[in-house]
Amino acid sequence: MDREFWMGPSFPQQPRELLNRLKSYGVCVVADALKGFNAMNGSIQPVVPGKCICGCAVTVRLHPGDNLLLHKAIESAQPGDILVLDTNSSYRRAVIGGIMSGAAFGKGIGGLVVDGAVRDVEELRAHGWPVFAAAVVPCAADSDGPGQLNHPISCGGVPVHPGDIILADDNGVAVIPPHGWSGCWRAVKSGISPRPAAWRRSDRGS
Ligand SMILES: O=C([O-])CC(=O)C(=O)O
Ligand SMILES: [Mg+2]
Repeated sequence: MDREFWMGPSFPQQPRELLNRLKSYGVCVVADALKGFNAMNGSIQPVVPGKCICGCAVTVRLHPGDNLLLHKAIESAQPGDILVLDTNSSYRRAVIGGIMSGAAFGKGIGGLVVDGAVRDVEELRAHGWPVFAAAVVPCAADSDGPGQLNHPISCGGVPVHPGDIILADDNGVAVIPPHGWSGCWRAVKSGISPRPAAWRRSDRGS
C-alpha cells in the first residue's frame, strides 16, 4: 500500500452511556482530572459557540492546503465519530466549508476539530454544526492528497490516536485515551458523580 495514503484499522466504539457521562462533566472538569495532559491549546476555538460534543476520534492528517483524505474520512466514519484534523499547521486554505460539513453531519458525524482553517462560517452557524478550528479563511483547499487516515496525529498541541475520546465545549477540547493511565478514565469508569467542585478537591488530595 502507498504509505502516503495510509489508512489505519478501525477502532472499538465506546458505550454511548460513557460518552454522555463525560459530556455531563464538561471539558474543564475532565482537563483537571487529566492533570493538564491532553487538553488542546487555545489555538482551537469553537466556530459555532454553545456546543458540547463527545465521541471517538477519527484522525486525519492532511497535506498542507489539501483535503483529499478528509473526503475519505467523511465517507468511512461511523455516526457519532469526531473527525480530528492535523493540517500540518496550514492556515491559508479552508479544508472544509458548508457543503462538506453538510455531508459529514448529514451522515451523523458528531463533530469536527480542525487544527487548520475552515470557511462558510455563516452556514455552519445557521445549521448549528459543532465545528472547532484554529482559523477561518475564505480560500478553498485542493483535493489531491497525499494524506493519512486513522494514524496518530498532533492537534492543538497534543497527540491524538484513532479511537481516543474527544470532549469539546466552549472551554476547549480534551483528548481522553481509553487505555489506563489517566485518573479521569478511572473516575469515569468507576462512576464518580458529576459534581465538579467536589471532584476537584478530592482529586487534589485536600
Ligand atoms: O468545497 C470545499 O473544498 C470546501 C467548501 O467550501 C465546502 O465544503 O463548502
Ligand atoms: Mg463552500
